[in-house]
Amino acid sequence: MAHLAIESVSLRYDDGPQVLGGVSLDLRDGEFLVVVGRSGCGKTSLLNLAAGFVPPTTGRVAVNGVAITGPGADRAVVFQDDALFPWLSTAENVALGPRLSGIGKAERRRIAENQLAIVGLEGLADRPIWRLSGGQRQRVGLARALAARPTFLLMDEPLGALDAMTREAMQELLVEVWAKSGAGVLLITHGVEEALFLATRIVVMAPNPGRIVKTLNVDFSRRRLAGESARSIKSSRDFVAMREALLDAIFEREAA
Ligand SMILES: Nc1ncnc2c1ncn2[C@@H]1O[C@H](COP(=O)(O)OP(=O)(O)OP(=O)(O)O)[C@@H](O)[C@H]1O
Repeated sequence: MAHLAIESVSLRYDDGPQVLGGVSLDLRDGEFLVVVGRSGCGKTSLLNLAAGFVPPTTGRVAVNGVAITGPGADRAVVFQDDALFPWLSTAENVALGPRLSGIGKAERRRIAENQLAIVGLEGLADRPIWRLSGGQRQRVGLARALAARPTFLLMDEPLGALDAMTREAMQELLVEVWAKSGAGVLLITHGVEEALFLATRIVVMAPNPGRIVKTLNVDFSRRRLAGESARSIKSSRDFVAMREALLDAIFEREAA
């Protein structure tokens, strides 16, 4: 079983204040871990550590027991800003990773078409990026991440820029893609409902310094995978109760 471990990590940028203090977090394949917390509590910094973009000041990040020294193909990253290349076609954007690993043109095309089908964009392989909607672009970003067959998928507010309806459709897609891929997902969101709908586990962070203050196990995505609609799940009594509990934890309100 693959295992990404953030071990007693603290982080300071240059001479600045301590951004993270003693954070430990495990992510295993097949898990959907969502990180929530008020602005500035260090969520993005935590994801950047897991991606290998920044080194911890103390502690370590390890994959299967081996400390990481930078980014790796085992950990694909999806950003809020889709970070696609406008001069490349949709298929060429998706197959960027395979291209960098020296895979030939015909095979790259096959990989791109497969991944585009998984995210519901079959038939758009040759479309220029600038002719795609925001939701479609985010799907291309996801297809590109999946094309590398990552063990871990790290996502920083991937749906943050989308309108409410597109966002909900994308949440449903994310649950499907996660279940099919078997990857371990680490996702950051400001959306409390989004966190509850997607996660198998939610960690709540608080600031000064950034740390984990609560962990919740959740399984609403199983209901989605069993065919229930997002609307029905999100309006159910147990979902609404969990939402209030999660908001209490984020804003450190006393539970009633
Ligand atoms: N590259 C950097 N250099 C210096 N300070 C940084 C850097 N990146 C983040 N910080 C600081 O670290 C703290 C945590 O930022 P971070 O972006 O990790 O929090 P966040 O919880 O993701 O915030 P938000 O929800 O607003 O995106 C903030 O005070 C921020 O100003």
